[in-house]
Amino acid sequence: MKVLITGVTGFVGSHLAEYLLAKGDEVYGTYRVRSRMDHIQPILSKIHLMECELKDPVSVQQLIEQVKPDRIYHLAAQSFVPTSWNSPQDTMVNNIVGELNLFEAVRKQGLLNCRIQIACSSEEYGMVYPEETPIHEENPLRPLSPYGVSKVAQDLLGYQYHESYGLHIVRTRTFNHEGPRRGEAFVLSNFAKQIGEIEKGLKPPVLHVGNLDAVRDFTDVRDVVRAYTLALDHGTPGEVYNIGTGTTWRIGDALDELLKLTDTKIEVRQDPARMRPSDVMILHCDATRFMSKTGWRPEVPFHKTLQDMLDYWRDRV
Ligand SMILES: C[C@H]1O[C@H](OP(=O)(O)OP(=O)(O)OC[C@H]2O[C@@H](n3cnc4c(=O)[nH]c(N)nc43)[C@H](O)[C@@H]2O)[C@@H](O)[C@@H](O)C1=O
Repeated sequence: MKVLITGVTGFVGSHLAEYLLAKGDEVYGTYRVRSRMDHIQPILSKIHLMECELKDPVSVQQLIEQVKPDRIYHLAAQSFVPTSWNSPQDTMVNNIVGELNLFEAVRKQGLLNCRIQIACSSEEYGMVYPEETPIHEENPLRPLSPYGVSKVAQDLLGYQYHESYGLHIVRTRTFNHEGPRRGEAFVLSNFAKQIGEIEKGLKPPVLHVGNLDAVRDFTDVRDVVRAYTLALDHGTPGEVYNIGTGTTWRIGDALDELLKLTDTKIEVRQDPARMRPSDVMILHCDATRFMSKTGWRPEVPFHKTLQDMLDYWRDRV
């Protein structure tokens, strides 16, 4: 099968490419001139890399015309929530216009059999009241960041292009995911990197943190990429599915688990610069719909995710 991954050079994209190669798929992936290639270095010779600027409709149309994929995993996005306050317009254009260009290109090529997964997010739920957890797909969307708003738009655009033009689009609202290669800005990867640096004496034994009271549902990235392929194997076109484990961690408690993996004595200190204008306090997933439809279950234990992330950073700092 001919598969296209937008954002193949990224955290999830690189894991997905490895998974699909192992299944025997022919993998195409988009990159931009400034993309870092280190995540996909080991598989560079096995995939077809296509330069594409998703914000440019001409670039996307040429890509789709050339590849004519059977499946598209649309992962490319500006995905860091704090950046979306700094540059909200850039987040909107990257995430919304990029997807719009992709759908238009597929539509204009008449690829009605091409199955498209779009990476939506639990951030769309935003403000969630305690009695609304665990969160199911019918929960109101009350995004609390420009990023969350951009993902609501991506999500609804997916619904609309399915309804209006019959494109085979499956929307996945994935809760937090972590694992080796996770960008250093994201919470657990950031903490793991700081521990690695402290262990090597590269920085004083003080670990800087933001809001430790937020609660998140963490899935390992390797379970997430398996979920994405199942979404296209078995998901109903036009439908939306939550993906997460159903187990939550207070960020402070997850940090304590990470700290148990080091012998170094570390002080934890709050850094006001790491606090957000508004933080989503609880994201607890109800993935019943997705599990019943696809049979997916998370397999990688949280402690393995933490250990693998810490080892990843220990090798790199
Ligand atoms: C599903 C969703 O998941 C991710 O969004 P996120 O939840 O904002 O992820 P994060 O890792 O930046 O923060 C998680 C929580 O941890 C708190 N926190 C405390 N201390 C630090 C800290 O020092 N750094 C960071 N980054 N966060 C901190 C922070 O305030 C927040 O409450 C993205 O993949 C996004 O693309 C996405 O779709």
